[in-house]
Order: sequence, then C-alpha cells, then structure tokens
Amino acid sequence: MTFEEQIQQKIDLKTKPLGALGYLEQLAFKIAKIQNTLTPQLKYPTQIVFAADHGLAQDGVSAYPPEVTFQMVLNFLQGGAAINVFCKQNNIAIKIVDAGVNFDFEDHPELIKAKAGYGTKSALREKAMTKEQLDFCFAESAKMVNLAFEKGSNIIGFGEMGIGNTSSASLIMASLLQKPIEECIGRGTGMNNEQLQHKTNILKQVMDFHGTITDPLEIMQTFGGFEVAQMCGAMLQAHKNNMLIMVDGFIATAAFAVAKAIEPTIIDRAIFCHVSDESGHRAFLESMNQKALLDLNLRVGEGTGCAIAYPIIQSAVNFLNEMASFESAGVSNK
Ligand SMILES: Cc1cc2ncn([C@H]3O[C@H](COP(=O)(O)O)[C@@H](O)[C@H]3O)c2cc1C
Ligand SMILES: O=C(O)c1cccnc1
Repeated sequence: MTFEEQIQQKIDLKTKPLGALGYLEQLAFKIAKIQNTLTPQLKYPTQIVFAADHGLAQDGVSAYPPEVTFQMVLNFLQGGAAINVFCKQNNIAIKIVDAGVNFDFEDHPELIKAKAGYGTKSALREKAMTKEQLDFCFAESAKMVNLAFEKGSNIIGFGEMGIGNTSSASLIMASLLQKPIEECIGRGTGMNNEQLQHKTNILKQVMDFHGTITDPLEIMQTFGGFEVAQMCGAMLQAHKNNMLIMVDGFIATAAFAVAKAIEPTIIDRAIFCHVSDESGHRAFLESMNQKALLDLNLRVGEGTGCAIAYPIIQSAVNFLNEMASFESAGVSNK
C-alpha cells in the first residue's frame, strides 16, 4: 500500500459513514501527507501580521485615511484588534511587523522592525518599490519565519494591515491572471459606488501606465506593498520549512499567488482559510482550483480568517488521531 493509501484507509476506518467528515477528511489527508505521518500534529501555531503604507493611498483608493495603518499597528500592540482577540482565543502566538509604515514606533516585545521604507511610491507614477526593497522584504520575512520554525512552529498564518492594500492585491490579481482590472476590484474598507468608480479609474490608469507585466517578482515590485511582499517571502520560506501555511483573505491570496508563480509546489502546503467578501477573491481562489474552509463574509484581513479557521484545522488533525476505528470500537462496518 502506498503511504497515500494508508492515510486514506486510516480515515475510512474511523467510526463514521464513509466520507462523512467531508472537507475535514481532505484536510486531514493533506496534513498527514505534508507531515509524512499517520499521526500529524499542529505545533506552536503562529500568526505574523505585516503592516505598511501605500503611495496609492494618497490617491483616494480607500474609504479610510492612510494614518489608520500606524494607528492600527499601535492597536495590535495593545491587543485591541480583531486579530489579537482571535489569536488569544485560540492560543496562537502573534507578531506584528513594521514592514514599511510611515511612522516610527517605539520598541515593543511583539513588534519586529523590518522597515523597507516609509510607505511605497505611488504605482500611478513609478514602481511601488525598488528591486533592493523587494529583496529586503523577502530576506527579512524569511528570517521571521525561521525564528518561528526554530521555536517548533509547524503551522503559520500571515496577515496584513495597510490602507490601500486591496488596490495592490487587485493589480496583482489582474496581472497574474491577465484579467481586466474591473473584474479584480472590490470595495475594500467599504467604498460607496462613487468611490468605487474613482478607485477603478485610478487602477485602470495604473495598469495602462505600466503595461502588461508577467514576471511575478516584477509584478510584486511594481504594485507592492511592502507588507504584501513580506507576506509572499514569508510564505516561500514556510514552504521551504515544510510548514502548513494558512492563507487569509484577498490580500494574502494575492501574496500567495505571487509565491505560487515563483514556486508552484507551495500549493501543497496551503490551507485556504476563508473566502472574503472582497469582490474578486472567489474568482482568485477558483483560478487556483482551491476551496476555502469558511465563508463568513469577513472583509478585514489582518489574518483573521486564519485565526478563526485554526480550530477547524485542529478538528481535522484530532479526528485522525483520536477517533476510534470500526475494529477498536467493535462497530460493524457494513
Ligand atoms: C480600522 C481598520 C482596521 C483594519 N484592519 C484591516 N483592515 C483592512 O483594510 C485595509 C484594506 O482596505 P483598503 O484597500 O480599502 O484600504 C487593509 O489595511 C486591511 O488590512 C482595516 C481597515 C480599517 C479601516
Ligand atoms: O480579504 C481581505 O483580506 C480584505 C478585504 C477587505 C479589506 N481588507 C482585507
């Protein structure tokens, strides 16, 4: 019997109708395969939240002002944001990263300083970042993932905070999938129709200014932001470390899609935690033939989908390890 057949047999011999744990069974299979064991374990779950500012945010692409980025970082450090609450609830370690916020933070035990700049440049007029900044983002975030890995973490989620970053994600999606930008744009923080029209006009101008870009690294450099680039680099390093990667919403999926364009096998280690309310996310997941665990109309990012989905991932591992088999429980199997 192949190892894959052994995993499937273990799942099928649990005391339940065949296939009755649905998507949890596929998840358990995936985790056992990644960890190469019939008794997988989730260790030291970790969430890294990358924050940065966006040049494009000066052009009215968000319903909220740019200073919300640094203000939310302070909120993360005080434990008051959505991601803090859900990580605390589920015993997930959290780190906050200044990937390039337009603000100087005091030292804090949960803050990692990896500033690539004081916000990206506006992609309306130039590339969001230099090649050096992109390399810096990849190198710094890889180090953070390695630190978590050395502490024993084998499951990691990534979140983001950056006013304007749904625009980066839309530009990345349109470029990678070669779709019209209109099909990749959503209301982000909650734009009305008029604001959405303005955002669409701006992003069309950005696409026209840069022309067609197909190289994944150039796409990331052109559309940013620093937090999206750091998420992407972090995902690539988690893949190298054979860690489970929890993918959050629209922006995290954009970072992931760039990582996948660079390293296609990363898809084997990814768990898509939820489908966001941000228009475009569903199609983005479908383009990779992926189904998300949850559909809760979330549209906040920060990694909240990962933290909320984590107990379900635990359920997948726990049924595989702890449920009785037909034989051990003396239950008739047809
Ligand atoms: C108070 C607040 C907290 C947030 N936490 C995450 N986001 C989310 O919204 C932003 C993206 O939307 P857009 O592209 O429209 O600016 C990102 O910062 C994202 O993390 C927030 C946004 C706000 C306003
Ligand atoms: O899906 C997301 O990640 C998202 C959507 C809207 C705003 N911020 C994040």
